[in-house]
Amino acid sequence: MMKYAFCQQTKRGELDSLEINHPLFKATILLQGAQIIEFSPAQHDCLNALWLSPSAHYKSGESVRGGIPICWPWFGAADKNPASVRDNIRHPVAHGFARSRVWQLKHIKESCHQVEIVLRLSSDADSHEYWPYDFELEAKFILGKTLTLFLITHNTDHRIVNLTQALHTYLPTSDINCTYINGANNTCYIDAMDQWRTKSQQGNIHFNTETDRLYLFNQSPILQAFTPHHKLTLHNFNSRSAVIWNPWTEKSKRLSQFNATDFKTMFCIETANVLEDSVTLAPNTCHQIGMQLIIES
Ligand SMILES: O=P(O)(O)OC[C@H]1O[C@@H](O)[C@H](O)[C@@H](O)[C@@H]1O
Repeated sequence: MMKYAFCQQTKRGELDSLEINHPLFKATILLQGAQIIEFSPAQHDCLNALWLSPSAHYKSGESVRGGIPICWPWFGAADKNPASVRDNIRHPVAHGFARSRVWQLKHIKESCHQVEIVLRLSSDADSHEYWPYDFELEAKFILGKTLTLFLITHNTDHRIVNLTQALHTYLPTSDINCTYINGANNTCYIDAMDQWRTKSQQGNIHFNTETDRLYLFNQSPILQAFTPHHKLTLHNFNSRSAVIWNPWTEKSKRLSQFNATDFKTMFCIETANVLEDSVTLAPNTCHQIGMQLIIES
């Protein structure tokens, strides 16, 4: 790797990582999965604005529990996807294969205001074992006072491609019981905890039981999470669906890289294209989903 003022390539366990030490923030991005696991703005005492499991392990081929895993080219369980997506999945791993593949560094641009990093994943014989299409995928991180991530899918196949996806953001809280999300009042959601029934959200989203919901919006929403110490604002781009998740007491016991009480200190807001918000891409076209995370005390 070339020499950069703020970025250096190192290792976390078995995984190659980029560590960025910038006057405005510290960050760590794993090349596996193009997964950012730490973003610590200097103006917020260098605390990680992303939740990262205390029992995370850094093993080849296993997505790390925390940060922002990229779920692509399908979200969740293959069989819960629209037929146009589901019918083309050859090997149904949860949340697709992109999160456990090693991405290539495409470029780094540094300035005193921000660092832009682009990682790339291309189709090959191995990806065709999961999914039959040719593609070029780019994850573009723009890091400064805030964290912005774009995921750009280029359809380089000769066929139309259908996909679902999510930027699966894990966020920290000091107390899940005193945490809520604003921005979904009066919207419909599918409740995966109640036989995938459609329901209507009234008021803020609170956490007091296992929560696994797919929200559908008329336009890309702005969602704000209020925790005892922070306000975390998520701007979403080209995404009219969002998944809200907390495993609560029982599921926590079964999750990998997760302690039984970790559910008290985390929750997920996932910027998504799921259900009827799935993506259809003609040959030689591209789609860009994105999110920006703003942290305030
Ligand atoms: O354990 P995984 O594969 O990372 O998935 C974690 C969770 O991810 C969420 O997006 C899903 O809605 C949950 O159902 C799932 O349990």
